[in-house]
Amino acid sequence: MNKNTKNVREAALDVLEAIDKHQSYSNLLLNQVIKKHKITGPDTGLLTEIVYGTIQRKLALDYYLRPFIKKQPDNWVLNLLRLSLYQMVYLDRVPDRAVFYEAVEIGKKRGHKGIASLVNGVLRSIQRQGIPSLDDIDSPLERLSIETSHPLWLIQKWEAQYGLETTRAMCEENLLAPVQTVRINKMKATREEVLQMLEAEGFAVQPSPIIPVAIRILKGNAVHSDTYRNGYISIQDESSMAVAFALDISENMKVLDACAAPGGKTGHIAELLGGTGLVNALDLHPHKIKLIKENADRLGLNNIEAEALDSRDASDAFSLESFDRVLVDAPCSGLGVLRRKPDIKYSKSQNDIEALQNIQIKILSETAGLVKKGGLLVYSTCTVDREENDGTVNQFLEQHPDFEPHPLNLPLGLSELVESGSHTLQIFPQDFGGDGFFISSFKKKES
Ligand SMILES: C[S@@+](CC[C@H](N)C(=O)[O-])C[C@H]1O[C@@H](n2cnc3c(N)ncnc32)[C@H](O)[C@@H]1O
Repeated sequence: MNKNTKNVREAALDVLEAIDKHQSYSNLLLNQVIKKHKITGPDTGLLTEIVYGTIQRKLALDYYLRPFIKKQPDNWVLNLLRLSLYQMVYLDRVPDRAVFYEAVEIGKKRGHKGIASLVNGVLRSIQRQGIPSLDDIDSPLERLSIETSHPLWLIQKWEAQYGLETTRAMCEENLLAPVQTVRINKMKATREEVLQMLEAEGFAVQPSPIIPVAIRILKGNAVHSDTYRNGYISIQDESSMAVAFALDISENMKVLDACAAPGGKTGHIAELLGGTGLVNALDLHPHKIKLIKENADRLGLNNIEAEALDSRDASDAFSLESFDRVLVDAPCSGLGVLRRKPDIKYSKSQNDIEALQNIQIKILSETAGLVKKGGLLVYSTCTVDREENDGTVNQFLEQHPDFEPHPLNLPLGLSELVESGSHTLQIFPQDFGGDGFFISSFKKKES
């Protein structure tokens, strides 16, 4: 066994504990722990798999553990049991004896002999008796909740919004790891040229059938490539790439990106402008502006100006009707990206959704005044929640009779998903393996 394997399980426990304590995002914490413990090579993959898998499957793991735990243990012990059981149930390549050994060692090191023996006892009993059957759960929604580890309130909400079949497909897809996709920087090279560069660097790649500037990375992490470092590509999900197309950009336009950090869509807009015009990129958080600037520098884009500003006050900084296009890629619940940030499904509540909708409407209302007559306002989110999507859009249109729904301009690869002439599109993760995203478009009336 690799001498670092123990560190991997301990590091996994650290990440799970930190997520519970600080309510921080799993992807950020995981990167911090990988750096801190200098975890490299295949251990990075195992750590990522254990952390994400344990969070993804938390409700199922708790259901399986419940009959074997007499008294609620400390949180760290519960997390140790969860991550150990995750390996036993879902990771074929890890032998049970290795799982028992590591769990007992961690139990001793972090607690005492009694904890080690409790952990050992629970895991060995489950190995002997098998995990409890889900057939004992009568209600189909409760069963789906446990089976796919999504809180019941979310399952109930989605079932009411989209029906059981779509909800099931979405929940199952949310358990799978997404394929990495990259956007080519068309200012520097064609997709064919970038495919060749990545292949020459040893990546298994495929052109996206959905987005003309996208490439799917079937093996490897493109963030470690020279192609990335030299600004030929950006790491971006295909659904997210669709948003900039909806802006229907042409050269020399002035574009406001009202919620821009870390700058994924800002870069795409600047590329679609072909280096002409200007993108004003705003974000509420000053520390995130650095990310937009670094991104623009790496991509060699000079038509981006980034500044920290609350978009709800945008008209203090910009003249009314001064932008051809405005993008509001709004703060949202993120329920479309649960494959990447699985902890969100347990941390968000209905109250959060209501508060977010409030902010979304305020940002839209403020930035609407900055759109030129005949110009477009595009609203997007990475959620599948109807209140934040159609709900926000309908409220905005009711309150702003100077805007009208505008048919979405999208790449042909998405045409099957969007009703002809429609001004909104809801993308589900199960549609083509992209993130759950919502895109809508409005035009400011000429008079
Ligand atoms: C969905 S993310 C944007 C992602 C970005 N458009 C991209 O493609 O990389 C939403 C962003 O809105 C920012 N934000 C939240 N409230 C804001 C506000 N009132 N004004 C400006 N930005 C805000 C957040 O800091 C966050 O970076």
